Amino acid sequence: MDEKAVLEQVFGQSSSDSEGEDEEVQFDWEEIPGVKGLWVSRNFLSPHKQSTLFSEVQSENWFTKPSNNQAMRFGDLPTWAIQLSHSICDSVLAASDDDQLLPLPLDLLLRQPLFDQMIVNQYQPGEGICAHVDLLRFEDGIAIVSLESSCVMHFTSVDNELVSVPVLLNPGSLVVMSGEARYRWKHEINRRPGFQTWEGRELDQMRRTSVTLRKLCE
Ligand SMILES: O=C(O)CCC(=O)C(=O)O
Ligand SMILES: [Fe+2]
Repeated sequence: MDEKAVLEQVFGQSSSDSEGEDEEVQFDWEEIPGVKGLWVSRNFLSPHKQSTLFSEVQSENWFTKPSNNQAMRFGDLPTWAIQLSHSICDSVLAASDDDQLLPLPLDLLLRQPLFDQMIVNQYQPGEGICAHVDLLRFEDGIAIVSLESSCVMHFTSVDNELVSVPVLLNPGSLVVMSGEARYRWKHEINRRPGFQTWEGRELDQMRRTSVTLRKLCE
C-alpha cells in the first residue's frame, strides 16, 4: 500500500477529496532551500478561512488590550484549534506523492494527537520574537499559521550564525519545521525598522496574529 493509502486508512479521506471549492486544501508546499525540514504553504488558508480563524481567536477574549499579547493552551485545545490541526494534517497529506518528501515526516504526522500545545501571539507593529530554538520539552514537528500582517522570519544556523535565511510569512501561510529546521536553526522575527524587507521593499507593518502548534514530550 502506498503512503497516501496508509494515511487515508488512518485519517479517512482528506477533506480535499470531499468538500467544496472554498474548503479545498491547497497544494502549494515549498521547501525552503538550505534549511532542511523547513516548508511553507503560502495559500494554506483562503481569505475566508483566515477571517473565520481570526474571529475564533478573538472570541476567546484573550486579547482585550494591546498589552495582552500571548495566550497558551496545554492539553485539550479549543475545537477550532483541533480543526486547524486536522487541516494541517490534510494539507501535508495532500503533498504526498510517490517519490516526494513530505513536509512533515510520517511518524510525526501519525502521532496522536498531532498537537497538544498552542501559543497564540498577537504582535503590534514593531514587535517580534528574539532568535531561539523552541524548548526541548516540545517534540519535533512544529507548525505556525500567520494571520493579518506579513512578516519576514529569519532562520539562523546554530552552527554558523552568519548563515541567515529569510522566509516570508504572509497572512494565511503555514510553516512547518522538523529535524534540522527545528533543532539546528534559530528562528526570529525582528520587526525593528530595516529588518522587514522582502524583495527589496520594506513591508508595511500592521498587527500580526500567529498560532503556533506543538506537541509536548511524553
Ligand atoms: O509568532 C510566530 O510566528 C513564532 C512564534 C514562535 O516562534 C514561538 O512561540 O516559539
Ligand atoms: Fe519558536
